[in-house]
Amino acid sequence: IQLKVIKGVDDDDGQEQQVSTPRSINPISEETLKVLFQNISKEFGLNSPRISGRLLNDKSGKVFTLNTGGNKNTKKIHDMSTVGLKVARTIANLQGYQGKEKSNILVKNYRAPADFCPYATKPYCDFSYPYRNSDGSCNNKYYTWWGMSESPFKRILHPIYDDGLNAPRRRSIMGRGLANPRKIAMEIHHSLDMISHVTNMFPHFGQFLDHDLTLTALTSDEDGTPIKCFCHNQDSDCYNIPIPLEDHLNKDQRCMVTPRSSASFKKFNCELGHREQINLLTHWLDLSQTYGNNLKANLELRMKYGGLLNSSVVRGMKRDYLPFVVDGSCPNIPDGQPCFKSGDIRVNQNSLLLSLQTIWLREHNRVALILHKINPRWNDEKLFQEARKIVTATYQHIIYSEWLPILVGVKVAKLYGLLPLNQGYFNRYNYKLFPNVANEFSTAAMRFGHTLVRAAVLKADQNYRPFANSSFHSIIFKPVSAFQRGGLDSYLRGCLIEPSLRYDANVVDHLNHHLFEGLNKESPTKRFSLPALNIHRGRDHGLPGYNHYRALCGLNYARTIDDLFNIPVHIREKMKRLYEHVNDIDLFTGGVSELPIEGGVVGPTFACILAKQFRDLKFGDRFYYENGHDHVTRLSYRQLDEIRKSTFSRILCDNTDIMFVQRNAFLRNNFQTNPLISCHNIENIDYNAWKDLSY
Ligand code: HEM
Repeated sequence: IQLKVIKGVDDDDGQEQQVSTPRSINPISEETLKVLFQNISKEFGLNSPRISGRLLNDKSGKVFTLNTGGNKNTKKIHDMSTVGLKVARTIANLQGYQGKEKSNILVKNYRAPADFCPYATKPYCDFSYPYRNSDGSCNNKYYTWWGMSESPFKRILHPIYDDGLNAPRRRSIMGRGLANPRKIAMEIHHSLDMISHVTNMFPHFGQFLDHDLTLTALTSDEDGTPIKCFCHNQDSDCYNIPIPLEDHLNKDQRCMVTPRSSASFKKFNCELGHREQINLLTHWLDLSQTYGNNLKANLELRMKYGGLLNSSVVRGMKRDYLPFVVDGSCPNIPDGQPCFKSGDIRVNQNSLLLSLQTIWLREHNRVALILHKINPRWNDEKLFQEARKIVTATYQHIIYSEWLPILVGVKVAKLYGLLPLNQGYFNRYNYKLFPNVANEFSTAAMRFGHTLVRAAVLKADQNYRPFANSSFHSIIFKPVSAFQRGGLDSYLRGCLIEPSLRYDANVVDHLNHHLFEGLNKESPTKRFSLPALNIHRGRDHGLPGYNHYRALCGLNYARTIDDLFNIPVHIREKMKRLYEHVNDIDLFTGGVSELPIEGGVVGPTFACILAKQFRDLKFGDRFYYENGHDHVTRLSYRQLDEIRKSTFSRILCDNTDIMFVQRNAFLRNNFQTNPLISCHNIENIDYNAWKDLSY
């Protein structure tokens, strides 16, 4: 299979371009457009208590939801964008277009008037500031909002919504309804535990990394909690998964309630067009899961002394933990038990993720302390920002040198220019590259990790002797596990010796049949199905079918399901029973059903989507650690050489009591190619390269 380097529809397309005169026969004047916005927003009730506060929703009780929802700002973006979508539909109808993609193209030439554009103000920037902004803004000097938190995702392919603009993809291209996502999850994504060549650290680092990049806002109330959906309600922002008849495990519920993802205009200039979704996080690889996604969050996480991040000291424990918090972000923890805080709200979701979040906090504080010793005259701000810059550079180096070549294979990594250089600066920074995370990445490809997660996780002692095997369910939202027998180190050691499950369509029962079971007795949903959610979310976002991406990536454009030569026959047979047409196959399902690419973990279609995203995040990031383009922000030659020594095994050695580890922590240890070695033999960074000679 020969993959090709792909471009997306949102790449290089003049993001801030002036809107040209509509090409339609009867263009709508600005005056008429304004009146349309005014009338429709009145009709919709924008700013009225009903819409703003959703008084129709019952607010009693705390209901456990999938993620945090959104906030006041995403609620405003959602409401205004919903008006924008209604105006777009009206214009398309006025011009006689009922069709799908056509509506999208037609309305592209109109913009929401300033009063109706939630993104009207662009970030103010000071380009002499040498560090990243916490909210990701001002990275690109021309398009200052690019990569900013609470901004829209981009698209690799134009979406296919049922009405061309907004309605979830519910229909087969043959006209009838698509198969129920839960049914597909039961038939194609049932469990089958086959192990892979990577360690369990590989997918869990992937989840940690994802929490730097994506958190899709859900439709929320003013207070940021997702709107309450019930199986019977008609709210157009509730898009529930009905339980199919044959689902005997879920006889006690009628549906899995799922608010739609929050709506947004697709660009900051509020040009009309399809419904886009909002990323609550900065789109960059900037360790925002540790440092927060805006200045306020960042300041709350900082100790404001010595450049340190807040941490908690626990009696009897040698090392720091994340700060404790009592804010209800851990569902159902008994009184008195701690719950942890970090830059990403999902930190407590499982004990492996919590372990990784903890060691990156420790790494920051470790580096800040070293810098303080080397540069005693630096103040808190300087120490904090320099430590953040170093730790983020280390993290990016680990991703591009160790993790990605395993994920997509060295060949694809080379094709997409992902591998770091051995020396010197990278000089291919491209300010025209729109770096934002692609919807296809967050809603399908990066979810590949769901198929690698094991049903149980091993705990191992100092000598890597396993001493417990906890079911995955028992480590979900169990922050107290940080202090129980062997603590976080034992989970990390377990991850280093156990292989993950293989990349295939199979997902373990805990995620497929029992996700978040028993976490909230008041919720109308007793349990979720993660693969069903992935499929459903893809339809909510109007992701085109898998076949379109396959073709884009250089595979064959299949005419029938039998043409999908790199999907095992037994899965194709199931697909034939579930999907009427090959173009109906959902991107998540098609992607994870592919056989892995040579030398990589994932199949070729996901390899291509993932590689493209990491390419955009490298070539489009002014602060990418190897970038020599910017004299204000770049590392010195000597510092860069030091950062290039970073490995994930070194991070583990420095921030846990692990004494020996395989050289590449993402691959299983092997006497010849990846031997276990003492931490003493793993190269260290010499931080004297940061000695400030100006004092
Ligand atoms: C360890 C167990 C895991 C659990 C319980 C879990 C659970 C979830 C849930 C509930 C969602 C939201 C689904 C939705 O409503 O659309 C989600 C989204 C996601 N997950 Fe996982 N996940 C796990 C592991 C992973 C791993 C290992 C990866 C990647 C290597 C991953 C990548 C993602 C991504 C990219 C999203 C979309 C995030 C967003 O944009 O909101 N997850 N996961």
